[in-house]
This record gives sequence, structure tokens and C-alpha cells, in this order.
Amino acid sequence: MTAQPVIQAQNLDLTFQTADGPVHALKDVSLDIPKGAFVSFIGPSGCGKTTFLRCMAALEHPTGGTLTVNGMTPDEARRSRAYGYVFQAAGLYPWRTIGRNIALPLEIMGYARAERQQRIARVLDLVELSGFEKKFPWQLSGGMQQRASIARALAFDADILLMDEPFGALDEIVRDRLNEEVLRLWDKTGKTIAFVTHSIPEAVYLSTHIVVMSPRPGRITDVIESPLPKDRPLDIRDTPEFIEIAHRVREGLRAGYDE
Ligand SMILES: Nc1ncnc2c1ncn2[C@@H]1O[C@H](COP(=O)(O)OP(=O)(O)OP(=O)(O)O)[C@@H](O)[C@H]1O
Repeated sequence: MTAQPVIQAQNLDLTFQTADGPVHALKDVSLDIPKGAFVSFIGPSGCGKTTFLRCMAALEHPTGGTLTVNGMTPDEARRSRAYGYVFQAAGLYPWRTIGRNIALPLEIMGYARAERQQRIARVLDLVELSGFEKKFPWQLSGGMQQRASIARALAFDADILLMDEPFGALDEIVRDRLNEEVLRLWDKTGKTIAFVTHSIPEAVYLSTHIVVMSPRPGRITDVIESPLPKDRPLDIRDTPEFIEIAHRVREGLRAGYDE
């Protein structure tokens, strides 16, 4: 990885203290994420993918090692709104319209009304939800709600987007479409994206870098730099190059299980 890292983890360690004893969630995790990369984290349940993402967002605090986000501590990065965060569930407030859901972080940050309106229109256009501003979340399909939640994360124009299994709950056809849309969005905006998934095809289709993790304790076992071109139609998944990368990811996951 040659470009200046936007996220840099060195020997990161995190142990949760629980009633049942310590849980070693991350062990000796070192990773550089270059600017503009699309990095997927894949690994079995409990290997620390979400915990790692939450560390980047300053929602968890490592018990060892160092982590910088845009050259700052995660706490500083959070205060300077360096990232947007998209959760597993869309997490929209049901009593607010889509527009007012997107407006909420902008209101908290003190943007004036005209600026808020401009930004809402721009991000709704980016996720192809123009015209849905006045709808309530329950009037939208699951996929549309997830797009609205991405729009909310994009509204304050952070350089980094942290996405925790955003499409896990959706059917495959909708997921395919949203995968295409996220790639288009990434290409258009040049953001750095860290993306957690359980799906090998999703990880391979989306990423410039695939980080394979293994559990107990959670650590990185492989980082695969994708040779696939940036322009990726969905049927790239049938090419030998794609299948070869998927195979390497699967082998990495299997190795983690066998240890
Ligand atoms: N707040 C917490 N307190 C105690 N243990 C935790 C906490 N958060 C996570 N863990 C534990 O840390 C480990 C890693 O959890 P994490 O949610 O990061 O895994 P994951 O790879 O994202 O899993 P999944 O794919 O199921 O979402 C697990 O053993 C989990 O039980």
C-alpha cells in the first residue's frame, strides 16, 4: 500500500472485561488503509470486525497499540467529523421524514437551514432517492431505508465512510443493486471506505483490499490487494480473476478456522 494511510493501526489490542472473564477481541492488528481505498473486512462471527470498525469511530477504545484516523486519534477524528458511520440496521428515526433524518446530524453540527436543504438534495440524488425527502422510513423498502442511511452518513461530507454490514439483511437482488450503487458512489466521491461483510462475493466485488480475519483472539490473517479494474460490472463475478480472489479469501477463512 503506497498512498498516505488514512487509517493506520499498529499492534492494536482490545480485551473486553466481562462478567465471564476477559474477551480478547483484537490481537496485534496492524493495517494501513490508503486514501481512496475500499477495504472490506471479512471473517467468522466474533472475529472482531465490528470492534475494529468501532475503534476507528472511537466507539471502543483499544487496550494496546496505536490507531490514527486522518492522522488524528479516533476521538479527535470523531470530533472533527472525519467519518460517517452506516450501521447494520438503517437506524432511521421513524417519526422523522427521510429529509429530516438526514438533516439531524447537520442540525446538531449547526448548519443553516439553506445549507441543510442543499446537502439533503445532493445526497438524496447521490443515492438515487430524490423525491423521497418527505416520506417516512416505513414508507420505504428495506433497501431504500439503507440507502437513506448511507445518505445521512454522506451528508456532512466526511472523507471516510465506515460501513458495518449495511446490506446483510437484504435479499440478494437488492444487495447486488446496492453493491453497484456503493461502487458508483465511491468512484464519484473518492471517499475511503471501510466495509464489514460476511459475504465473500460482496467483499471481492467491492474492494481494492480484502482483510481476512480469524477469531479467538481476532486478528488479521491475510490482506489481499485486488487486481480487478475499478470499473466492475456485476458479471465480473463470473471471471476467472474474480473466482481466484474469492478462492484465496475462502482459503484464508478456512485456515483461520483450522488453527
Ligand atoms: N461490548 C462488549 N463487551 C464484551 N464483549 C464484547 C463487546 N463487544 C464485542 N464483544 C466480543 O468481542 C468479540 C468480537 O466481537 P465483534 O462484534 O467485533 O465480532 P464480529 O466479527 O463483528 O462478529 P459478527 O460478524 O457476528 O458481527 C466477540 O467475542 C464479542 O462477543
